[in-house]
Amino acid sequence: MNGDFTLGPSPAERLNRARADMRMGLPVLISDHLVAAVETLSPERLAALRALGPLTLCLTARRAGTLKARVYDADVARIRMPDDADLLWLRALADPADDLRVPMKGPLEALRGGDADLARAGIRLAKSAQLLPAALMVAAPDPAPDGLTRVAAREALEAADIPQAFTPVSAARVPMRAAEAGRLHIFRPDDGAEEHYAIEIGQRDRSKPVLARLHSACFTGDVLGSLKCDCGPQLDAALTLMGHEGAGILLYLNQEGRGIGLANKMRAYSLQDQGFDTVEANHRLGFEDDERDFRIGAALLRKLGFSRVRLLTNNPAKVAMLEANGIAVTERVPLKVGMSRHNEAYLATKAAKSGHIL
Ligand SMILES: Nc1nc2c(ncn2[C@@H]2O[C@H](COP(=O)(O)OP(=O)(O)OP(=O)(O)O)[C@@H](O)[C@H]2O)c(=O)[nH]1
Ligand SMILES: [Zn+2]
Repeated sequence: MNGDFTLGPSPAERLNRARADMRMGLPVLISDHLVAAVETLSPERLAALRALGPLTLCLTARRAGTLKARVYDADVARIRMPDDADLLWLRALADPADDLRVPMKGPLEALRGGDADLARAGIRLAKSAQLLPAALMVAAPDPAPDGLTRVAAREALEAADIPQAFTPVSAARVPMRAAEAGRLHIFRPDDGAEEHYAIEIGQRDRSKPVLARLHSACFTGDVLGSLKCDCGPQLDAALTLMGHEGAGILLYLNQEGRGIGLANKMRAYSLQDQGFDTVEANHRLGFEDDERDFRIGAALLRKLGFSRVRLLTNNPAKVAMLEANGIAVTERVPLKVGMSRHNEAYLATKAAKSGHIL
């Protein structure tokens, strides 16, 4: 820990506070601007922000593309909020739920020039709070209001580039149907974000690469047995294979919905019911196809003392990511289970658009 922050919050801790504030609907101070997430903004707070000056709505270029708004800053768009626009206007721009029913949301006046990093940082924070990636921004008065969390735009943007450090918190034996010799380890990131789990099976044999799986949380597939994806059967099959082999390591990464969170994943599912595929649905919401931080898996494997793995996956991006982060993947072991008529199109889209091997 940096000595300057022995008692007060470090930049990483302030960022985590800012995420929590955004989820509550509180604006945060990013450099010299007040920024609030559209999804959680109340009418009262909107009125208070409006009293401070002209308001700017920050969206991702993905969302702006669907709305046919001009994008002057590559990945983000800044849109002037008209004086007569209300919370419903903001929400309709942030949330694609009613796009098909109300296709024309304009005219939208896109802003150019000035510092786009503020908008970028606001969106980054909203995403990391697993909210819709849309933020409302206004220049802060001087002096800035008391009690708000303050972060620098640069800190919010650079946070994504800093690999997280994890502390092992606790571990215990958990005998499972698939393998009686199971042990569950809990890891907590030092910046207070989501915990991740490792399920270790059997006795380690360090002479050969371990059978490993990086599993991303899927409440619908893992717990409910949803037929829309193949996650549940993949989880069961991975543990069963490790049980048969007598050894293995399964990381259960809390990156629900490829990192967009369960609420946004259900928004994506609604869009899929309107006819969009899994990738298009993410884009219409303003996300990339995959928002997961793949470095976490490598960091946890290293922490557990594994440096060579035989990776159970159909996703070559996972292999490349582990290799790039210092874990040798000696073999890719395909994991093709759980296909059904409900997920046929989903799996075909992942093969066509996300590089998965069918
Ligand atoms: N955003 C979004 N996430 C989804 C959808 N369906 C499943 N997921 C999430 O996708 C993640 C699983 O990712 P997959 O792409 O199936 O698998 P992978 O982990 O990349 O690759 P494999 O190792 O081959 O399974 C989980 O976090 C699921 O919650 C969807 O339609 N939209
Ligand atoms: Zn799933």
